Formats: sequence, C-alpha cells, structure tokens
Amino acid sequence: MEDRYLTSAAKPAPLLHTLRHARRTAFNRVFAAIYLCAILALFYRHGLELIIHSTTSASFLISLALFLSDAVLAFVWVTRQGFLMTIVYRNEYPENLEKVMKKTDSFPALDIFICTTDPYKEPPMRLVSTTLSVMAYGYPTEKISVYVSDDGGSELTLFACMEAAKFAGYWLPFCRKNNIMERSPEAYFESNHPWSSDGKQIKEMYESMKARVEEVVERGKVGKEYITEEIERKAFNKWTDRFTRQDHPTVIQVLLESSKNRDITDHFMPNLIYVSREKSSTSPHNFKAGALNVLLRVSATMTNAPIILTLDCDMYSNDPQTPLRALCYLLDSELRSQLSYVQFPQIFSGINKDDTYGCEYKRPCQTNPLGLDGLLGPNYIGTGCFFNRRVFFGGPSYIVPPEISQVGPNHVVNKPIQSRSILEMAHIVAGCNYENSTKWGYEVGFRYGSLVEDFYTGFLLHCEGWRSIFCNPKRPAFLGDAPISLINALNQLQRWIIGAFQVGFSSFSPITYGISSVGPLMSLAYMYYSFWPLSFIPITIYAFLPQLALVHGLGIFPKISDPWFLLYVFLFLGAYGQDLLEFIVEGGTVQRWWNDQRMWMKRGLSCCVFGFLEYFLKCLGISTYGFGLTSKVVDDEQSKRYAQGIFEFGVSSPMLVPFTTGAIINLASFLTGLMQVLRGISNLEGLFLQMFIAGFVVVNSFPIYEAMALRSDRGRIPLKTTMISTGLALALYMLVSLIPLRN
Ligand SMILES: O=c1ccn([C@@H]2O[C@H](COP(=O)(O)OP(=O)(O)O[C@H]3O[C@H](CO)[C@@H](O)[C@H](O)[C@H]3O)[C@@H](O)[C@H]2O)c(=O)[nH]1
Ligand SMILES: [Mn+2]
Repeated sequence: MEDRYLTSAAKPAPLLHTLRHARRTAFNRVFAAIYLCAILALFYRHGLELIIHSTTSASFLISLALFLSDAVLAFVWVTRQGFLMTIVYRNEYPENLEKVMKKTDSFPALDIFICTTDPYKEPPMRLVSTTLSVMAYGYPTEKISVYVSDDGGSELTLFACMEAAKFAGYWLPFCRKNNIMERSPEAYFESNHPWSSDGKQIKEMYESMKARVEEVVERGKVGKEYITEEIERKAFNKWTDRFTRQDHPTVIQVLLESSKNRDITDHFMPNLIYVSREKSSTSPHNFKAGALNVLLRVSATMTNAPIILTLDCDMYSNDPQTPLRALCYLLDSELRSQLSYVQFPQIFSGINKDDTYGCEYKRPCQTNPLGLDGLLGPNYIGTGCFFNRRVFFGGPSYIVPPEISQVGPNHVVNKPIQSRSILEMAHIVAGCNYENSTKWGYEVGFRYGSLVEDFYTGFLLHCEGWRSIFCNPKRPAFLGDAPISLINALNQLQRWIIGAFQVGFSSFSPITYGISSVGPLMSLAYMYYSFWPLSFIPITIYAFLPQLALVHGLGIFPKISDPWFLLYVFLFLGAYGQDLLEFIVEGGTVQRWWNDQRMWMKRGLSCCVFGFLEYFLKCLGISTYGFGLTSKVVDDEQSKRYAQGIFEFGVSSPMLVPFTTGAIINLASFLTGLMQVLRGISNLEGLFLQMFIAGFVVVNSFPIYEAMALRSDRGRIPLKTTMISTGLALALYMLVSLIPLRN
C-alpha cells in the first residue's frame, strides 16, 4: 500500500468510518464499583466464617470450599470487566472509498486463505460454496487470489476445487449481472427466488456439479470418467499408493490464473490455487497455524497481496461489499501504521430459534469485541478477518525479516504464477521441514503452541503494539456452521479450553507478560479468555456441596433473617441481571439467554473439567492432544430434533456423566429438603438458599430428566450413562453420610 491512498490535506476527505461510545459504559462502571464493594463484603464474611465460626474440621472444609469457589467467581468477574468499561460502535462508509482513492485500479490486491482438513467432516460442497462466495466478491476480480489449504491431502477436495473453478466461469458473471447478495451458491439456491431463465439454467449446472462432487466423495475416489484434461490427470497422478494423509509430498495446483482465464463474458477471473502442504508423520505440522503459515509463504511467492483474509471452509461470504468495508480501516491513513487486522464477527446460519447449546457464542463473537474495540481492539477469532500482511513480520516499528526475502512482505512478484521458478519456490516453502530453525510460528507468522492459534496470535500481535478493529455491519459479512449436537459442542469447547490454558500458563501469560505489554484492561480481557474455564471449580462445588448438606439438613448459607442474606441476593441478582441486560441490549432474546446460562452450568461440569484434566495430563507427559475437528455433517433425524430445540445427547460419553450425576443429586436433595420443611423437621429459614440453588439447578436440568426417563429417540441419554450417573450419585450420598457433619 503506497502513499497514493493518503487523503489530501487541503480538502477535508470524505469520511471512511465513524466511532460512537456506548452510553451504557457509564452504567457499567458505576455498577462495577458497587458490585466490587459487595464482593469485598463477601470476602469479609468468608474470613469470619473461616477463622471464627468454623468449629469442626467438617465445617472448616465447607467454609474453605465456599471461599475457594467465590474466589474463582470473583476472579472471573473482575476479568470480565475488561469487556464492559469501553464499549464502542463503529460505522463504515465504503461508498466514499473511491472518492478517497480516486482511481478504482488502485485497490490493493487481496489474498484469501481458506482452510479445510477432512472431506468427510467438512463436506467439499461447503468448501466449494465458500470459495465461490469470495471469488465473486464485488471487488476488482483480477486483484483477488483464493488459496485453499487442504490439510487432509485429499484428491476429493482437489476435485471439488476443480469443479468450483469451472463453475466460477458462469457463477461470477451471473452474480454481477443480477447483482445478487448471496454469492454462496448453496445459500442462494436454498432460498426461494422467482427464477429467471438464466437462473434456472445455472441452478441446473450447480445441481449437476453438486451431484458429481457428492458422488466422488461417496465413492472415495475420483473416477476416470471425471478426468477430462491432461493437466487434471497429471494432478491426480500425485495420489500414488504411498500417498497418505499423514505422509505425502506437497501438491500445489493453480486452477485459475487471472491473467489467462476468462469467464463466459470474457471478464477476468480471480486466481484460484489449491495447496496441500507436505506432510510427514515425523515432523510436527502445527495444525491450522501451520497450514496458514504455509499459505502465507506460498501466497508470498505467487501474489504477495498486502491484504489477507483468513476463512474457515464453512464460513461463506454473505455480502459482496465486505472487502470494501475492511478497506475503510485498512486504508485509513491515520490508523494504517498501527492496524493489524479487521475482525468481523462469527455469525452462524444454522442455529435454531432458542439456540439450544448456546453456540451463538454471543459474548465472545459479538458483545465482548465491542468492549475491546474501545481499547486495543478485538481478539482474532480465526475466521472472517482481514490482515495487513506486514503484521506477521514484527511490530509496527520494527521488522523481523523472514529467512528468505521471497516470503517477506516487501517481495515483488514479477512473473506469472505458473512460471517454473515461482512454482518451484512455492513447493520449497510448503515443505514440512522448511520451518526448521526459522522464526516461523514464534516471531513470524501465525503462532504455535496453542490449540487456539487464533487467540494466541491475536494476543501476541497486540503485545507487539498492533491494534485491531471490530467491524460489525448490520448484514452479517460471513455466515458459518455451529455444532448442532451437545457432544460436538462440548468437544469443540474442550479444544478451545485446552488452547486457552496453553496460553494462560505459558511464559506469555496475560497475567504476567500481558499486563506489561497491553495494559491493565486489555490484559484483564485476555485473562478472562485464558482462565474462565476454571469456573468449573465453583460450578462443581455449588452443584454438589449445598445439596449434599441440604440432604443432611445442614444449613451452610446465611438465614433469611440474617443481614448477610441480602448480600447473597444482591450478588446473585446483580450478576445474572447484568448478564441478561448485556445479552438483550445486543439483540438477544430471553429464551436464548436462558439456554446460554443453562449451557454455562453444563460446560462447567463437562468440558471445563475434562479440558483442565487433559491439559494437566499433557503437562505431566501422560497424554497428548490433537485438533479434534468439529464435524459439519448431520443426519436428518438429528437436524429435525435440533430444529425443535430438543437436546441431542445420543452417544455414551464420560463427558455427560458429571452433569447427569449433578442433575440427579440436585433433584433428590431438593425433594428431600422440601419433605423436611413440610414435615417440620427443618425450617425453611435456614435452608432457603440451598433449596433455591437446588431448585434452580433442577429447573435448568429438565431436559436431562426428560432425556433420561421419558424419551425413546436416538438423542436420549444412553442407559449406560444414566446408570453410571445414578451409581455415582448414590455413592456420593453414602460417602457424605459417613462424615460427621454436625458437632
Ligand atoms: O490441522 C488442522 C486442523 C484444522 N484446520 C482448519 O481449521 C478450521 C477450524 O476448525 P474447526 O474444526 O471448524 O474448529 P472450530 O472450533 O469450529 O473453529 C474455531 O476455533 C479454531 C481454533 O481452535 C479457529 O481456528 C477457528 O477459526 C474458529 O472458528 C477448519 O477450517 C479446519 O479445516 C486446519 O486447517 N488444519
Ligand atoms: Mn468451525
């Protein structure tokens, strides 16, 4: 990007973007001060309980457990404030871009990276639609290069990309001519349109392409009848018998070259390049971060665009204007020297009405970034993000040069991408040993060392002194898939949790390194993401301890008549109330919020615990972990249940056991407590808070009881899980009976 994009100083330049501070920030600050006082009061009471009122070892242990729980909750609350103190909204005006830039041909080139890994978990037709949706961007076509990274090394994926390249010749002019907004053919043909004659024709072409790709995927092989050209045959010949997913040479296939290929209206096409990096079972490949670094280098040798968009195969473009919106920031002369990336929110298209599994992730994807945007900017969330290529090579004021200049940000490509020397170079930099003893993954490129490479990379970029921008247009810029079964949702989150701990406990921890590099509020936010899964400690304690005490008629919280009771009421209502408010203000519904807080409990008693255990077993060298890919395939019956908002438990997995056990204990304890109160053995006064907690959990657990006892479909809780959980609940109950709780 040269200086000709700079706006002239003489006349005020047309606005590219504006910023507005949210009014509720003031409220949030006042509320935080009040709530903090309440927390301090709570700890004063904990001190009294621990030091003065604990007379037996059992009561001391109970007080200690409650203290520990509240300490973690307080820590999480404090770190969450990082998102609430500086909320801002932005608007951008892409219509002014051309005025600012004067000539359309001065639009910068754009390299788009799309990652895919497994044709059976990530249907290639979804990849095709995503690819076509960005190839059809309303942006000078010859400036777009799309790089598909196939970590599965699959000929099926290559075949799908070839089909996409052919179809693009028809699809791109069709989109331009009819000025359609949904440039993902899958999304476009799914919605109902009055079809024109060319619409019908192209729909037929799409359906036949889809049939071919799906047939090939089903057969697991690209049949000879599909290979028509010599160049295609040569490409598929690379899949020899020795070619496996884990061990194979680099495959780079230029499927479209903008200077050569034209569409049916003789208009330029974008570049489309398939890349499957070399893999060897003896060299680490660093999952997605490794794949992205290969694309960074391969694209540098071929097109080296100053702007890069990273996408997952399931996030298609929903608005052809999106690159222009990103440019409103990336080309801004005041921001430019500091700006690392423009992050769009992840918005999911297939979520049911009430978002059963809380997979909208409204806070991390939509509301928290608004708060961060008033500081150094949102964290990177892996997809839907436009980067300035330069950020991968050092901070704003210093350059960390790569080992060879051909992969650096200043390299000028002056040969066609299919020329021999370029292709040779591209193969070299995609090799699995290329990174040995280089700075890739540590000081250069996407960072290694965490399963949430996106979070880690964004954090370190902020630490280097870069800022980022959150761009949240009304019409979602991208739409993606979210898991629609409980176990998939929990597994996905477990990977994120392990990744978060990897950052939190690394030498670059936000607690230590972060505070000195990004400032207090920003590092609070990063601390929140690194450590919130520790909430499993209070969630577990609050799910079992008050209930087991209740069964034995033992009160562990203040009585209703005790003034401390009001403090508990305020802390509970304050936290839940503010959370609800925040959710609703940003366009959520009460039902979705309810489901989200219900999932919070389930997560605390499943993937948070397992993620924590797995992280520590790995630290001790006992286990290893991989990047458990989220499946994007669902069967019809499952989708039907999801559409009705019915929980999908289905598989028997240890993941389901803790919260099922919890649900049983809470029900039993609530009923026992109720009986005791009704029979006059205990009085409600002293047990009210415990009854309330148990009752609240019971209400939240209705779907669990239903899935254990009443349902017969395939999504119910498997009998095995129910039996193990009941056994555990009984064992726990008996164990507690052995402890002398009262003096
Ligand atoms: O070895 C790998 C593993 C994954 N991927 C790709 O990474 C993307 C994300 O994988 P997915 O299973 O969909 O994970 P999600 O949990 O849905 O992804 C979220 O979390 C990831 C970090 O764990 C981020 O990279 C993603 O951008 C973010 O959407 C997909 O395109 C994969 O094809 C690779 O390229 N190579
Ligand atoms: Mn995904």
